[in-house]
Parts: sequence; C-alpha cells; structure tokens
Amino acid sequence: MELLSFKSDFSGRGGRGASGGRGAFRQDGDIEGRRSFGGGDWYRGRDEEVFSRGLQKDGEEKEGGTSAGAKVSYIPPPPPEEENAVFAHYATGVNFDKYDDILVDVSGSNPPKAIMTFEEAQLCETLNRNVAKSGYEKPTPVQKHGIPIISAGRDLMACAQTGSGKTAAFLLPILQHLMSNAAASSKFSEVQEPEVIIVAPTRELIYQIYLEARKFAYGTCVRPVVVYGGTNTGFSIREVLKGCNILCGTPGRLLDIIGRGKVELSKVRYLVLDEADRMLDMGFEPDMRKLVNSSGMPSKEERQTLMFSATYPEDIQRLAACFLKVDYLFLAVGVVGGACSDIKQLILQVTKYSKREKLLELLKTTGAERTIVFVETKRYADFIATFLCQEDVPTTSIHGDREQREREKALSYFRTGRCPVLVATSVAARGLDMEHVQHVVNFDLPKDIDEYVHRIGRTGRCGNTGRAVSFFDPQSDTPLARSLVKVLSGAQQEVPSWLEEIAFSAHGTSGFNPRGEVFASTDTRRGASFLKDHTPQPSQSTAVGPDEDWD
Ligand SMILES: Nc1ncnc2c1ncn2[C@@H]1O[C@H](COP(=O)(O)OP(=O)(O)OP(=O)(O)O)[C@@H](O)[C@H]1O
Repeated sequence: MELLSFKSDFSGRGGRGASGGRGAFRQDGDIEGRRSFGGGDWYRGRDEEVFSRGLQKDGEEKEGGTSAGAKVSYIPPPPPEEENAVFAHYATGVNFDKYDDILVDVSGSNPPKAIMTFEEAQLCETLNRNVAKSGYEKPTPVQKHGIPIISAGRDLMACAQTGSGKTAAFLLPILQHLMSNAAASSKFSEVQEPEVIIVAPTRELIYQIYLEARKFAYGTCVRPVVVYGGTNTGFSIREVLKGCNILCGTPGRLLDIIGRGKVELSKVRYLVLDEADRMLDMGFEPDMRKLVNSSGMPSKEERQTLMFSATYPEDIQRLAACFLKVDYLFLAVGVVGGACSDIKQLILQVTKYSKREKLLELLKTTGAERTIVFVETKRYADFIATFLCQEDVPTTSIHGDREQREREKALSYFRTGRCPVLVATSVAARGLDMEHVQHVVNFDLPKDIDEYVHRIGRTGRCGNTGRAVSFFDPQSDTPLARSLVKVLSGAQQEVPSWLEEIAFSAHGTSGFNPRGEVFASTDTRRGASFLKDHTPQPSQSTAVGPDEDWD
C-alpha cells in the first residue's frame, strides 16, 4: 500500500500533551474539527456527538433515549445494493478445518442432534443460495450445534471463540423460521410489529449484524432494519416504519423507538443478545430488563431467547439464566472465555515510558499490514493516533468521543487500507469482523481478561491466523497476570517465565496450575464442576475501560 505522507499539524485532545501547546483548540477548550494529514483522518473534539447521553458510573457514556440534548443530524449512507457487494466476503483461513477438532459441550436436557452440513439444516432454497453466495461451504461448530438447537425452539446460551461464526448460527435458523411461517411481507405502517429483536452493545457491531441479516435475507420478503445511536432519530424511525421483520439495535436507540410507540412487541418470537455477557453486565442490564419488561413483550415462556458470546463470566451466566426458559441449553465450543489458538499471542514486558517507542518499532515491522492498537481511554486514543501520524504512520482512530460519521469513516479507511493502523478503545473490542486484520496490539492491557480475549479476537478469524502483541507494565498490569497465563496456556501459547513469576507472586500458588488446567465443564448449572478460574478482576462485571463509550 502506498504510504500517505502525514504532516504533524494534528492537535487532538491528547495532542496537548504531545505538543505542549493548544494547537487547534478553540476558546471553549474543545478542538476544531480539522483535516489532519494528507489523506489521513479527521479528528474532532468531544462536543460533536451530541445525541442525548447519560454518564454511567464508570464514566462510560450511554445513549439516554429521550432525554434532552441537541439533535443529531447524521444520516448514514445506505448500505450497498449490488449483489456482489452484499455477498462480499473474505476467504476462510488454512485453519478453518481445524474447527472440527474443537471440543464441544452441550448441557441441558434433550439437546437435538448436531448437523454436519448446511443441507441438514433444511433451509429453504433462497437461504441455501444465500449461504452458498456468502462462501459458506460447511458449518462451523457453533453453527452445527446452534442451528438445530434454535430450529428446535430451544432457548440457548452459546459460547464460542471469537470469529467462529456465531452470527450465522442464530440468523439462519431464525430466517428459516420466518420463511417457513410466511412472515408478513414488510410494508409501511405507522406501528411496526417485528418478529425478531437483536441487540448488541456497539453501533458498529449492530450495523454489521444488520448487514449479515440483510445478506442472508436477500431475495426474501423479510426486511431487517437497524437503529443505533449517533444517527438521526427521525431517520431511524422512518426506516422502521417502512417495514420491519427483524429489528437490530443498540439498547438506547431501541428503547427510544419502542418508547415512542413506533414498535409493538407482541409478535416478537426471538430475542437475541449478541455479546450477551456485555449486554447483561452492570452497564446494560437495566436496559435489558426494561426491554423484556416493555409493554407487549412476550414473556420468556412465550418467546425464544438466544444469547451469544465468546466469554461468559460465571456471575453473568447466572444472571443470564433469568432471561431464559428453565430448560435452556448451554453450548460451549472450546474453552469458555478461551482465546482462539489461531492467534499468536506475545506478551512484552515494558514500562509505561517505553510503550510508544516499542509501538513504533513494532509498526515498522508490520508495515502496511492492518493493525488495531487498543488503548484504555478515549483521550489516549487521540494522543496515540496523533503521535503515530506525526511519525508518518497513516493512522485513524475510533472511540466514543468521535462523531458517528467519523467513526464510520475511520472504519472505512481502515477496512480499505487507506489507514492501516486503527487506534481504538474497547468500543472496537467486540464482534467487529474486518478482513486482513493481521495484528492486534494491546498498547494498554485491559483490566479484564474477557476483554483481552475479545480484543485479540479481531484477528485470527474464521480459520485465518493473526498476531496479538500486548505491552505488560508490571506497575499496572500485575492483577491481570494470572488470568493472562491461563488464557495463554489454554490457547497453547508460550508463557514467558517472567509473566509466570509475576502471576505466582501476585496471587500465591494455591490452586494455580497454569499448565495442567482442565476445563471439565462450563455451564454454571453444573455448580462445583465449573473449573474455569475467573479470578475476580477489578472490573469483572463491567469489562470495559474507564471511559468507554458504547451504545
Ligand atoms: N460456515 C462458514 N463458512 C465460511 N465463513 C464463515 C462461516 N461462518 C461464518 N463465516 C465468516 O466468518 C467470519 C466471522 O464470523 P462472525 O463475525 O459471525 O464470528 P463471531 O463468532 O460472531 O465472532 P466474535 O466473537 O468476534 O463476535 C465472518 O466473516 C463470517 O461471514
């Protein structure tokens, strides 16, 4: 890829520290939106995303539905219409067939038999055609087990490693049900009655799920619609009113639209929570309760509830069970919370002062290969993006203080390779499926091991290989050492001896057996046999950085 030439005139908020000056800061203390570098990205200040928000207790910002706030005018561009673009996909990797060797555990009564091929899923002709056009030749383990479970009408809590095809595992049987039950052809109405509600924690992720739903529903009468924060509410409403069988949304916007009486819930047959552990932790649990208690929403006995994630802390599993029928099935593909072994994980010991130099060194070796650099705070994301741009590394950034338009542009620049480095906060940690992401760098390690698993899972997807390098600063990251050793050894990765030492000395040795771990069971209903050590981390139930922004 042609390297773009970057001038060092960018002053993001974090840039204050770098330059020592006020750069392009306006008098009110925020930054001017200004073109950064030749062909680079735009950076703006925090006053730009002005849709109503409420500050959460850990500093996260969430869409606040109907509360006061300036109107957001952003209307996202329409998704591609051409068939080629709808079905664009990337190739499965050399390790795709190795998925067959992954251990699968289904717990709960009378699980249906797994399917081995898509033919056995008995999808209608159009769906089969769409599956083939998507380049899917055989189902992944979570699809082999998940599809028949959902088709049999069972509630499901599914845990499968990052990038292993969870989205299609729920979309295909749902679409098949809608097709075989002659879903009402979507048409304009002042109140819509969707049969399916899908919720995910971030805007970019829900949009991606929507695109998948649209792809598999191609050529059918089923109409998926997506609503998410940071876009014009009137636009969301108009899209919904045009007809809506599958409503995909981030929690705040979804509740807003429901609260305005635009969506009637009595026909909901499926409720899907993607990144379910995140949807049910302290950040979103109240919204999920509000959703299931919304007027008209069928009770859990009358609807099918499906939950998917790559991680499931034990406490969240227990909470999740309240949303499911008693006889739900728990599907674990591989180790619950385990990292994908197609990702080569490296942990480098650093001090906070050496991180930037190390990052530069690293990016010199990765060149134009796509790399996501995770940092802990929005402010620092700006700062590092600025720093890299000044060092002539074409970089863009995504975090919750960026306007939605800019977040989408940043992802587009990254996807196309125009900016091969994306500096991100945890807002990009979950679910995002981007081709060619060869590297993930944890410039700052997260506080929570599950967050680590999701972040590194942006590479090494669908049988492809990838590399994750994490900077470990003993001053701040020691509490993570023990869980890190477990995840590394669980994914057959080399564990540095210095890390093992830190892990041992940090937590004592009782019960700590990094090499000989056996994960006998993963379903909390099996009580004491749940052997996974989820050593409580400072933010165990919040899995996010200190100033993350989601919905
Ligand atoms: N059976 C299949 N054959 C080929 N490609 C597939 C198959 N199933 C899924 N994929 C592709 O694999 C990629 C990863 O799938 P998906 O995003 O659903 O993973 P995921 O398990 O939800 O990951 P995450 O935990 O990160 O959210 C996507 O590009 C998807 O289109």
